[in-house]
Amino acid sequence: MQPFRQPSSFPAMAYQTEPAFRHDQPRRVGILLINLGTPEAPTAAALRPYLKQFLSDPRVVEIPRAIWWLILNGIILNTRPKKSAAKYATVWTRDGSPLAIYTRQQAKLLQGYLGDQGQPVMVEWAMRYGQPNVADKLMALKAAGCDRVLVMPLYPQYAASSSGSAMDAVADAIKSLRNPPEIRFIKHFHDAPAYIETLAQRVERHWANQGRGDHLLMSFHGVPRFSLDKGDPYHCECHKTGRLLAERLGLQPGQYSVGFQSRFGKAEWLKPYTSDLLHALGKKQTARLDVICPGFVADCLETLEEIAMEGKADFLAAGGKDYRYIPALNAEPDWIRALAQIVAPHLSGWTLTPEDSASGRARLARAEVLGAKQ
Ligand SMILES: C=CC1=C(C)c2cc3[nH]c(cc4nc(cc5[nH]c(cc1n2)c(C)c5CCC(=O)O)C(CCC(=O)O)=C4C)c(C)c3C=C
Ligand SMILES: [Fe+2]
Ligand SMILES: [Fe+2]
Repeated sequence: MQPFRQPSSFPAMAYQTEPAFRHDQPRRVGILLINLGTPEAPTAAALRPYLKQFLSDPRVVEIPRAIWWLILNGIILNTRPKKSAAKYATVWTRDGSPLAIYTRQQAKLLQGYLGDQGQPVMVEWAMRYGQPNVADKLMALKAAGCDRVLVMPLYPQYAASSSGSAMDAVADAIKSLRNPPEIRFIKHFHDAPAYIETLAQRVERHWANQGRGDHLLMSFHGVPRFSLDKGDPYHCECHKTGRLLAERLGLQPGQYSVGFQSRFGKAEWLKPYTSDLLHALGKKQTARLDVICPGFVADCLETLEEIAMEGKADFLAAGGKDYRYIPALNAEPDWIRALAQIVAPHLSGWTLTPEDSASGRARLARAEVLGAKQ
């Protein structure tokens, strides 16, 4: 008999031994929150492997591989790590990178909140690039008995380069599993009422504390312009978030703007660029400018350094007076409650039976004892 030959497209390391779902273990539902990733330290040595993995992702840089390999390894990885490390150093905390800190807290608090609501799910978090990685966390969920996993990329607006790539990481991880969990994805939540409401309340709280600004700038991470022409919904989703937030706050056109930040490389990116808007608003001598980054649910390099620090300097240099950055949703209780509301419909049909949790099993056992007595 001919031995079975794998088609050449099969991954070389496919089908290792993996933890089995055990019959004496409760079947559980897992939630995997995925954010972008961050270096291990604010140093050039730590930035290099992080940027290499990130910028080698064909979802992120869509240039023919051979050409890009030369540019990345010949130029970018020799210059950018040092410059980026200096920027990371300005936002780094004693506990590490803000993005990792907030993402970890969001997962922990969401698990606690859902548990209190009688939804005994296991919540884990992973990073698309760097650590903790998606494959390890999926395996951990499986080992804990999660035969159903809801994956939530922590980007409200879908972009192929962010959420699409997080989906790729999950697909790659389950490629090598013999018996993968059932998987669902939250593609986006750019118009989820709970998300819009939380953003609006943050702006209102900021206005209550510091007075209403003269203009609200909503700055989203940019992507190359060609991705819009090729069908990426990101641009439209950012504008929908912007419109819904403005409507909820009662802002008229002219009282707010939507811009795109963090341009990378020489190509045209989505416009208007946040840097141009800041310059124009500064030149108009806007007295009080409020700035929010609705596309980031956790503060990170792009909000804390590029917007809160660099953006402020640019606005003031152009003639603006008062620049007020409104922090991201981070790990505050209102956002955790909103996250629970956003995930809830996606858990539909995945019955969280009492067997799903230890306390549920105890309740069931008590009910059986009481039932037997009646
Ligand atoms: C909001 C979602 C994001 C999209 C879409 C996105 C697209 C995108 N990003 C780059 C290049 C870089 N981004 C970097 C940092 C960074 N990007 C996001 C989110 C999105 N990126 C976040 C949350 C962060 C911060 C990470 C942190 O550790 O705090 C960086 C690294 C920093 C630097 O060297 O400047 C790069 C590079 C591209 C090319 C792209 C779409 C094509
Ligand atoms: Fe980015
Ligand atoms: Fe940036």
